[in-house]
Amino acid sequence: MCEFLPVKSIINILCPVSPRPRCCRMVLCAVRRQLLSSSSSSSGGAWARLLHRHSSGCVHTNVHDFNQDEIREKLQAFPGGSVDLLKQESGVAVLTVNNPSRMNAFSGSMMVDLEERVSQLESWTDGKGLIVQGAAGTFCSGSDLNAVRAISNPQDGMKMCMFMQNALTRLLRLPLISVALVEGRALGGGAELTTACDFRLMASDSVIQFVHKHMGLVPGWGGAARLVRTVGSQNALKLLGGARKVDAELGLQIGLADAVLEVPRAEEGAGTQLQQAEDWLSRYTKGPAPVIRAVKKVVLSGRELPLSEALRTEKDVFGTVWGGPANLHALASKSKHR
Ligand SMILES: CCC(=O)SCCNC(=O)CCNC(=O)[C@H](O)C(C)(C)COP(=O)(O)OP(=O)(O)OC[C@H]1O[C@@H](n2cnc3c(N)ncnc32)[C@H](O)[C@@H]1OP(=O)(O)O
Repeated sequence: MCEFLPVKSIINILCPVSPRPRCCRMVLCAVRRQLLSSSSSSSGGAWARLLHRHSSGCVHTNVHDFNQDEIREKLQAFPGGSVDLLKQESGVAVLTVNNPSRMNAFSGSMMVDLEERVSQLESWTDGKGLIVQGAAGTFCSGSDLNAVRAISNPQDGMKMCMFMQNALTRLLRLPLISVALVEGRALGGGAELTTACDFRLMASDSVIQFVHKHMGLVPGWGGAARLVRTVGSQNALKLLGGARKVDAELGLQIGLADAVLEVPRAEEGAGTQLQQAEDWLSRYTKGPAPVIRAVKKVVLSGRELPLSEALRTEKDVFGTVWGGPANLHALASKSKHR
């Protein structure tokens, strides 16, 4: 129970009345102390527990009737395309959604591929950054409508939804600074995928559109929850309620896009959009991997955890870099920050 609920919520469940009787307050104080000490004494504290949840399948592991292996097997029955991973010496990996004949729509086997690639990235200890892109100049047109039609019964739809929520939650929680490189269209689940990255870079002619309403749906891959955190509830309501097309200009205006990429013009020597994305990301991934990964961890815990847990995690992560090679080197070189 304590692994999934903040201590405050547990206390409220144990005694919901307010003001609490004195005898109740004393017992609850003891419970609170016990919960807090058990959560901070485990190896690595809150971050370790957060990671443990990831590696064990994260958000839906305890849901009745959710069996990862069973849903993996079902999804494999809808093949086509692939999700490819290129880990580079620079510490920046490129993840490519690759199904160009269907505008990079996610087949069932690609969902399984995605989860496997995320597992590979979780164990890539030298990694610092990640670029998520679509093949052949377009991002992703969401789930493969052929597969959707075939698994339109509610039970299988829910399982697919939980499988993708897990995969995308783990993607966002990677200790890598991630960027979605949006070229062409990011529709439906493709739009949701962009929100599972820390940043979004949009090509000047690209569009992100949560088309779910037109499909009689709402996002189910965690895209609505992440969208609200990125652009606020007012903007999220407009984008979802109106299935509104977000071009690069609107994207910048509402904070969905972090930068707009130039259309590459060979004669002017502008790099490809992937090159531009790598250049953009390099300002955040320059430096030693342990420090970059620590930056992502403290920001992630600040974003996801209640303040008291986030502060504890920050302390734990601080302990991993304090007195480390990069810290000692900086101290020895008497660096100035002019
Ligand atoms: C999680 C919830 C979801 O994601 S629900 C899925 C939401 N996505 C959609 O509804 C996208 C539907 N597709 C479209 O609107 C258009 O195909 C878009 C992407 C705008 C591209 O248009 P256009 O440039 O004219 O190309 P096109 O329609 O000829 O498409 C090329 C081929 O790709 C296919 N395609 C496209 N999207 C999907 C998809 N999501 N699932 C399966 N197939 C898809 C098209 O059917 C077309 O195939 P074909 O050449 O006719 O065999």
